[in-house]
Amino acid sequence: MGTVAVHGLRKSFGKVQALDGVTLDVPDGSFFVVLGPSGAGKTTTLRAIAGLEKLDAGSVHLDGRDATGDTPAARDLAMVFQSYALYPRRTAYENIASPLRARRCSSSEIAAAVEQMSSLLHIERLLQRRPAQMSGGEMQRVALARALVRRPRAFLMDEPLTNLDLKLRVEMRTELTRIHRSLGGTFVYVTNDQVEALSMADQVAVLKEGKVQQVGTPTEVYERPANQWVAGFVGSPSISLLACHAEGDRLVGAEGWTLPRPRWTTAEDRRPLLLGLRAEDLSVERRGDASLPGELYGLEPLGDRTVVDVQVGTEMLKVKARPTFTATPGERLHVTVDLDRAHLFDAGTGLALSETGR
Ligand SMILES: Nc1ncnc2c1ncn2[C@@H]1O[C@H](COP(=O)(O)OP(=O)(O)OP(=O)(O)O)[C@@H](O)[C@H]1O
Repeated sequence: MGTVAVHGLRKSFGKVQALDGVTLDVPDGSFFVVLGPSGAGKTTTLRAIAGLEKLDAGSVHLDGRDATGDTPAARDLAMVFQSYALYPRRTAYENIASPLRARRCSSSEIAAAVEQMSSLLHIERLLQRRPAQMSGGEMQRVALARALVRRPRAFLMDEPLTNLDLKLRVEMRTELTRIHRSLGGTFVYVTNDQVEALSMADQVAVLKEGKVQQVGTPTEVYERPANQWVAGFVGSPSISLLACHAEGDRLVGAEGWTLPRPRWTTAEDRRPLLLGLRAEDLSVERRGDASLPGELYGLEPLGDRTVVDVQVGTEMLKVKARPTFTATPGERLHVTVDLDRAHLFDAGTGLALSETGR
């Protein structure tokens, strides 16, 4: 078993409210990612689960049992940090073996466990090296092996891939998903990288200023963001947001454009709204019934695609186009909108409008 549940966590540091009522339910065996910008309270949440933070309020339940007052050791959780925290004078083998030695496991048990983990993480050839003789990526693998060898109740990981270069990070994302699948433990993984979150998680909790904004599968969080902030934080390039309101069967933009009103929206006429459009749901190359007039502001060629910045009045739209797309700044363009994939938010509260009938 390895369920982790936190309820109503509150923690302030002086005037900073780091956690403002955080409630999360991590199912047994899941890869649960806590995603948020710097300062959102991710590390504090993880430290609270681990028993390293004295809370102002709230509770931590492990496997259904109240563990709020338990010492970190009694919780049986393993933590992996972005700094590898390996013993510098010990070999990789000794580093990985250290939690088992502390438990007084026999030498043959230790040898078998280290062999299994080093084969899982492809680090067999590193076992006799000390940290100074390894690259950052290799040290991170050893640190992971040391956490995984213990078979704790759950693994808590605090941005473990941050210090790796981009290529290694992408490789380790796939590795971690594979390791999770083959070991089957509960992973609580903290990151500010939305691509990491969307690519690895079973469930994502999006955190902002100590408050949970949304919990859901990566698809739910991306396709049905609970509010304007989540829509803007998840997805690259960022979702474009245009001020508008509904009027009969049209959506009318503050910048004068109109579009057919999406079938699925129940918004009453004249209520101030924001229309959220993702770059991949817009096109400057197809002409359709629903389109917005604008002019080219700039192009960002990204190799496999070009992001086209189109100015609509004073607002900016980001549109994904073929890598060969070209146009000159100031050129008039029509942006075709896939309204079935658009999002509407209340401009006052930022909350997504209900989408009955979508
Ligand atoms: N020991 C501390 N003393 C004072 N303030 C703290 C302390 N720990 C955290 N904070 C503050 O609490 C807030 C949440 O911090 P936390 O480290 O949990 O955020 P985070 O989401 O993990 O950010 P990052 O991605 O930058 O690590 C921040 O404003 C931070 O400055």
